[in-house]
Amino acid sequence: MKEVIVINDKQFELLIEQEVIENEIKRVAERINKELKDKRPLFIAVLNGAFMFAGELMKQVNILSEITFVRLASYHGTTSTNDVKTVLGLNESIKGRSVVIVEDIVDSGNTMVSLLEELGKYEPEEIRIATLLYKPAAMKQKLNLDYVALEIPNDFIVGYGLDYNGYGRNLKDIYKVV
Ligand SMILES: O=P(O)(O)OC[C@H]1O[C@H](OP(=O)(O)OP(=O)(O)O)[C@H](O)[C@@H]1O
Ligand code: HPA
Repeated sequence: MKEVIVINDKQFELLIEQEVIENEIKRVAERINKELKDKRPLFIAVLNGAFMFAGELMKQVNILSEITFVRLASYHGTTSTNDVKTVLGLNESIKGRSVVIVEDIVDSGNTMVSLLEELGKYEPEEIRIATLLYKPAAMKQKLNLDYVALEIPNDFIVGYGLDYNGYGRNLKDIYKVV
């Protein structure tokens, strides 16, 4: 029987194990190492959800690069909304730079579209997207996702940085709602 965990009113079952997740992150990092070798990229990780992905990714990135963390808020409970807020905490200048957005998940794509719009205002040379998870069936936007570690079905998930009402971010595997 599959392991089931309970967070508040919901039950979750194992979807993807840590080993699989981290192999896919390694694969993404290897591509970044090749493709951005001489670009001195600035990774911009989006808190809170991306903290675990960003940590693992950066252990595997071996090119000269920087990382910074920003915050936005847009998602409550288990449904996506369009109410994306502004980018907080970006102190670095990104003008003329190669930027890689580091996200835990692209679900409807609404957050990513707002983020691209916001960051685009500061005239970076290029913006690439690295996301741990992508739900193709939930996508409402046209987006070019440069680096996707894992494609997942359209289920609500927790773990590896992702939460249900604030809980579950610390789980080392990814779980889906039952
Ligand atoms: O593609 P979308 O439907 O827009 O959903 C994706 C966004 O939702 C989550 O953020 P959330 O606002 O939950 O913040 P968190 O990272 O602090 O959990 C996630 O980290 C993405 O930023
Ligand atoms: O499936 C999800 N789980 C947790 N947070 C999320 N933010 C967007 N989609 C999700």
